[in-house]
Amino acid sequence: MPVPDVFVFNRAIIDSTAAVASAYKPNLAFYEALGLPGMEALERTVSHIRDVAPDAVIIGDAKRGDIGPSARAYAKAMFGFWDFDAVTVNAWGGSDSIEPFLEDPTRGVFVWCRGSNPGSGDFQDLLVDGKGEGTPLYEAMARACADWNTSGNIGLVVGATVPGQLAAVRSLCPDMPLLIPGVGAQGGELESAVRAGCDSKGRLALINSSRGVIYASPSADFASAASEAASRLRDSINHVLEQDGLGWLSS
Ligand SMILES: O=c1ccn([C@@H]2O[C@H](COP(=O)(O)O)[C@@H](O)[C@H]2O)c(=O)[nH]1
Repeated sequence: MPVPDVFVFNRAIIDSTAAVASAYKPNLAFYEALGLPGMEALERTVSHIRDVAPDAVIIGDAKRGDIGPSARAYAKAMFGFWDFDAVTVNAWGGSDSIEPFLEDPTRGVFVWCRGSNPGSGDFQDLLVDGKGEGTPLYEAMARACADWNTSGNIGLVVGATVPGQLAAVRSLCPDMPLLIPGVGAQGGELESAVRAGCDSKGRLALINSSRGVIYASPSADFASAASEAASRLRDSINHVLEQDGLGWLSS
């Protein structure tokens, strides 16, 4: 897609989903890959979301992670420059590598905990404590994040494609928001993601579908198809919650 068309495409998607979407999660990789015009498209996209969907949470998906001074510059970019409400980070570098992101308690920080991709278990499922049965690394990450969460602004990214791990993280972190990618194009099952990922009240799970919504149709009707896909996703989530007596209408 020619770069100037990226914002035009995004604008149509945002306009058609604004009434349905609770959050937008631009992934910075796709904009950085376009160079400076990509940065401009992202800036206009964020600004358009603020205009037409002022209550939507904007999550800058960049999975930044580095030693302290570099992490501080990343945090400044993500919150000071881009003004995202929340970001994704990679906490492989430990507590000090995410500290700069946590300083403003009004901004959310989703730590990548257990991925949705096929190789995510290569390291994240390794047993790390060496005692008895061991603790999978992703569980150690979830426990550490619960300890670091003194300002209440940490959430975890856990894939919908791994409902067992998702349920384990939910039970370790009953009060933490979970960002759950992997339904739609990656084939994760929605019903199990809702049941495993929501808290006991049917809340605190942000279920993400990107390609499943924005590329719902390859044709000129792409915006209305996106609106329908987003509405279907919302209705399907609510249907599972209603079945379990946890829906908005039941509570
Ligand atoms: O484990 C992870 C972590 C991040 N993602 C990101 O979420 C979206 C998913 O896009 P779909 O098109 O719905 O598959 C994408 O930005 C990924 O980078 C993830 O999928 N899994």
